[in-house]
Amino acid sequence: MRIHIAADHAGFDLKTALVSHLRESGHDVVDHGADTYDAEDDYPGVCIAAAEAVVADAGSLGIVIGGSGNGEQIAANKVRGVRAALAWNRETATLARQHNDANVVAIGARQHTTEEAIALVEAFLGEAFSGDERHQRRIDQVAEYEMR
Ligand SMILES: O=C(CO)[C@H](O)[C@H](O)COP(=O)(O)O
Repeated sequence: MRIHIAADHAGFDLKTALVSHLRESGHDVVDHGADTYDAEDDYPGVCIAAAEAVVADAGSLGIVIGGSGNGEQIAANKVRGVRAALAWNRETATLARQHNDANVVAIGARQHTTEEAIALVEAFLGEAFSGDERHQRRIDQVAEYEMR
């Protein structure tokens, strides 16, 4: 699977660990930055770049990482076609796929150990959208609003 990933300084080390881990697992990972650690950098640009890449690349998924993941999720969700979910435990990671068909997961690197965060990402990537009519109906309602 192709995965578009981005992080600011707060998520930089986790991004580095995830890129290695996901590539070793056979995924095609595209790193949208930050390219170097800069304690003063800003998350919107890299998160929006990763989110735009997900929309342009059918079947791909995205990962945006910051200290809390909140701003990263907010930035990604500004991109039309993105459904970004903040995953903070295994259930929110899997429900993001099952119920919301989320195509981007946001992770708060300061909220988890590296191992916990990797497990959240794996839970997200390993789950599929249920396809249940009620969930699709709700997703369509959000999409309809987004297009107005
Ligand atoms: O999580 C984030 C946004 O939601 C950022 O990573 C966080 O706000 C960065 O904080 P600081 O500049 O104090 O290191």
